[in-house]
Amino acid sequence: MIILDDYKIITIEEGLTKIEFPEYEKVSSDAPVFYNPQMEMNRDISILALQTFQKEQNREINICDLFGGSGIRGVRYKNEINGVGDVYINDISELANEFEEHNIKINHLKDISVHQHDASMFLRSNRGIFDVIDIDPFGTPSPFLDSAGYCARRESLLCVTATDTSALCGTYKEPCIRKYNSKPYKSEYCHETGIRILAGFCALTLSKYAKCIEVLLSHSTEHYMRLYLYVKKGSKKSDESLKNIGYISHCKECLYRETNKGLATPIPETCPECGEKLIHAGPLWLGDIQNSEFISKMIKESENKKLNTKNQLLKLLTSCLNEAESPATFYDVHSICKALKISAPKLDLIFDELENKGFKAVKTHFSPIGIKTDAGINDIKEILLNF
Ligand SMILES: C[S@@+](CC[C@H](N)C(=O)[O-])C[C@H]1O[C@@H](n2cnc3c(N)ncnc32)[C@H](O)[C@@H]1O
Ligand SMILES: [Zn+2]
Repeated sequence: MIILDDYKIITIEEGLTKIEFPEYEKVSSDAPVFYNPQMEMNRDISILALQTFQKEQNREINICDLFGGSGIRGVRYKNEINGVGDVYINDISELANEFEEHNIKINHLKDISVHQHDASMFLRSNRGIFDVIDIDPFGTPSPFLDSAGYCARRESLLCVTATDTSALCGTYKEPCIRKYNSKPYKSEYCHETGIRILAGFCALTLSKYAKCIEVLLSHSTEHYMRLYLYVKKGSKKSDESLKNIGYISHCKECLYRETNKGLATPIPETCPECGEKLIHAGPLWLGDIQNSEFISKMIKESENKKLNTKNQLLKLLTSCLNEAESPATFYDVHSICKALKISAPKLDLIFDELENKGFKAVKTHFSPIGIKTDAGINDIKEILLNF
C-alpha cells in the first residue's frame, strides 16, 4: 500500500481548486506524479472550452480525464464547471491514482472516480459514455486516437494535447511520418502546419469509425499544441469532412505557397513563380482551425470564472478569434525582407498598405511577425519594396 505521508507534498492552487502532489526535482516524466505549472493556461482554457461546450449542449456532461497525473484536470472540471455529471480520472500509475483520490477528497467532490488502466483499454471498455474526452499524454497522442474514435459519442468534445512539436513541425521528418502518417515541412509557418497535421490525423483516424471533426479552437503555445474538436457521427458527414484533407506546397526560393485539397489530388512539382522545385507537407487539415462563434463564447465565459492566467489567455483567444476564417499559412515578414535583402518596415504599416490595396490581413497567434492574408507573395513583395 502507498502511504501519502511518505512524500514531501507540494500544494498549489489553480482556478478555485487546491491540488497536492509529491515534491519533484524537475518537470519530467520521471517525477513521481506529473505536474507542470507551465500548463496552467492550457488547463484554464480547457475550463472555458468545456463550460462553453456544456452550455451549447444544454445538458449534463460526463468527462473523461484520460491521463490524470495529479488529477488536476478532472478535479478542476468537476469543481469549476457547471452542469458536469460524472468525471472519470484515469492513469496507469498507482501513485498518480492515490493522489487523484486525495485531491478529490481535499476539494470535497462527489461523482468523480479514479481508474487505473491503459488509456486505450479504458476508452475501449467505456464506449459512448463520455461527452468529453481529454487526451493529455506525454508526447504524442497518436497511439490513443483510434480508441478515442471508437469510444467518442456523437456530438461530443475531444480535446487533444501534443508535446512532440519537433515531429509535427518537421525538425525531424521520420517521427512525423511514423506517428501522424504525414510529411511535415520546416518552414516559417511550421507550427501552423503542425496543428494542421495533427488535426488531419485526428480526422482521418476518426473517419474509420464514421465520425468526423469540426475544429472549435486550436493553439500552438510554447512546447505544445492543443486542439478542441467537436465530434459528429455519420459516414456521409465523414466523407464530406475528409474533403478538407490536402497538401501545402511551398517554394523555398521565392516563398510562394499554395494549398490543394484532396487526399490523392495531383499537386504541382514546380513553383509557378520561379520554377524552383516545390516542397510538400501533408496530408493535413485544410479546413478551419478556429471557430469564431465558439471562441467568442469562451471569451464571454471568462467573465464568470476565476482563472490565474486570464490576461494571458484572453490575448491568445482574441488572436485565435481574429485569425478565424483566414487562409492556411501565413507570411513571415522577416523571411520575405531577408529574401529581398531589405530591412523590415513596421508591421502595422504593412497591414495598412495591404488593407489600402483591398486585401484582408490579420495577425496570427503562431508568430508575432506573421501576417495571414489573401494577398499573394508577389503582392506582399511589391508592398515591401515600395516602403
Ligand atoms: C502529461 S501527464 C498528465 C498531466 C495531467 N493531465 C495534467 O494536466 O497535469 C501523463 C500521465 O499519463 C500517465 N500515463 C502514461 N502512459 C499511460 C497509458 N498508457 N495509459 C494511461 N495513463 C498513462 C502517466 O502516469 C502520467 O501521469
Ligand atoms: Zn518560387
